[in-house]
This record gives sequence, C-alpha cells and structure tokens, in this order.
Amino acid sequence: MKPLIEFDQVVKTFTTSAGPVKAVEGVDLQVMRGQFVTLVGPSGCGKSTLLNMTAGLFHPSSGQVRYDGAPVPQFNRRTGYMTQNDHLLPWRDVAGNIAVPLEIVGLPREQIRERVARLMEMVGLTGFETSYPVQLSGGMRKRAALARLLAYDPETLLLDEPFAALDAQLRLRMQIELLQIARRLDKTVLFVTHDLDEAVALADRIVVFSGRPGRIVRVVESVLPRDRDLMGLRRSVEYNAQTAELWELLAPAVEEVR
Ligand SMILES: Nc1ncnc2c1ncn2[C@@H]1O[C@H](COP(=O)(O)OP(=O)(O)OP(=O)(O)O)[C@@H](O)[C@H]1O
Repeated sequence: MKPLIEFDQVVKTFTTSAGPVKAVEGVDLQVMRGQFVTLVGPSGCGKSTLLNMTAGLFHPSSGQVRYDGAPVPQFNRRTGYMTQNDHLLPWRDVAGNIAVPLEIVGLPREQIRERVARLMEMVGLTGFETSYPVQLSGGMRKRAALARLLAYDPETLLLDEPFAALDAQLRLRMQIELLQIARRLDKTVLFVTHDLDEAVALADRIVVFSGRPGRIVRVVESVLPRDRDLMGLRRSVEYNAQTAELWELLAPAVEEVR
C-alpha cells in the first residue's frame, strides 16, 4: 500500500529578525490512508510546521513532503485544517457557518440545507441551527467548527490542538465523536496535541518529537484496538502502560526545554 502523506528528510528553517530558526530536521514519516496519527513533543518542536507543510502553506527548506505520491502543491485542497481557534463567523448562525464551504462551491440551496442538516446531526448540534457562535458553549463551537471542516469533505484532517481549550469532560466527548466520525468517513488524520493521554487515546500511531529542531524520537504503534472504548480507557492496563512509556520518552526533551 502506498502512503498518502510522506515526509522525506524534511528540514524547515525560518528566517527571522533574530536569525535563522531551524524548526524541524531530518523528518522521515509515512502516513497511510485512513490512519489516525498523533504528533507529540515539547513546545516549539515544529509540530504545527509539519501540518502547515502538509497543507501546502509553505514548503520545506530541504527534503520533500509528498501527498498521494506527488510533492504537496501550494494549498493542498485535499486537506482541511482546524486549529485551537475555531474561526467561526460571528455574524452568521451555526447553519450559516457550516454552509460556507458549500456556498463557495456553488451547491444549490436545497442541497446545502440537506448537507448542513446531516453534518449538524453528525456532530450532535441538531436544534442549534439558528444560534449564533456567541450563544454557544466552547464544546458546541468546536462541534460547529468540525462540521464546517467536514463540509469541505477533505480527505485528510489536519487538527492542531483542536480541543486544548476544553475542560476534561467536554474534551472526552469531542474525542469520542471525532474518532467515530474519522472512522465512519475513513478520514486520514494528523492530530497535534500536548496531551499524552489524548495522543494515546486517539492514535493508530503516535509520533514523538524531540525539542527544537524537532526530530522524530520514536514512532509508536498503538497497543489499543481500532475499535476502542474511550470512556473505559482509564481502566485499561495497556493504555496506562503506553502512556507511561511515552512520558519516559518525552522526559529528556522536556528537561532540555526547561
Ligand atoms: N512563520 C514562521 N516564521 C518564523 N518562525 C516560525 C514560523 N512558524 C514557526 N516558526 C518557529 O518554528 C518553531 C516551531 O514552531 P511550531 O509552531 O511548528 O512548533 P509547535 O511544536 O507546533 O509548537 P507549540 O506546541 O508551542 O504549538 C518555533 O520556534 C516557531 O517560533
């Protein structure tokens, strides 16, 4: 099977007023179609930079990022991006926000209405069509942003700490929903997080980075079954052992940053 996303000896150096900043170095990684891959590592190790390069927002300084066998084009339209900030339009209601991508591609009104209703149901927002972002809780805003992202129907979801601002319970609910949706729609996911528990809970593979310049320290295959019960994970011996193993791996990098 061919990988969907490939990082081949990727180096990215930024030019800043304080001089060059090497964000990542020697990154070799292959992501298969349909895989859920989490990226963890200390702050500033270039995790977002890797997502940006997958989205085609900028290119590596050396090495190559390939998508479906070809170098990533400028603006990779087969990917959809979601960051900590949900970027909902405050002057549009929830249905109006989710409809934006469908309006851009010129879908007829009736089809937009149907697609929006389906997406709202998928993320558990039915009944809030006419609410405005300011009236929503943090979790509901994330759901709306996720539905809008799915409206683009991207093959790959690039998620940069999407749930970092949520409290523990809401985060768990969003994780459960995201995992279900990703599996059901067969999405490929690159998910950046600082939270090791989250990284292990969601991933098929966990990629651990060193401090800046970010290098891959280890790629860990999940010990959990693909079909997993996120609610019951805390009681899973395998889950706790894998999380502890990752803490050990990350400890030197955390020390370095300190
Ligand atoms: N556009 C840019 N111009 C200059 N420097 C940048 C740019 N983007 C990222 N950097 C620098 O590259 C390094 C890696 O940044 P990046 O945001 O990819 O790290 P990260 O691992 O996602 O960090 P965090 O976990 O804190 O979000 C940082 O030192 C950052 O300041």
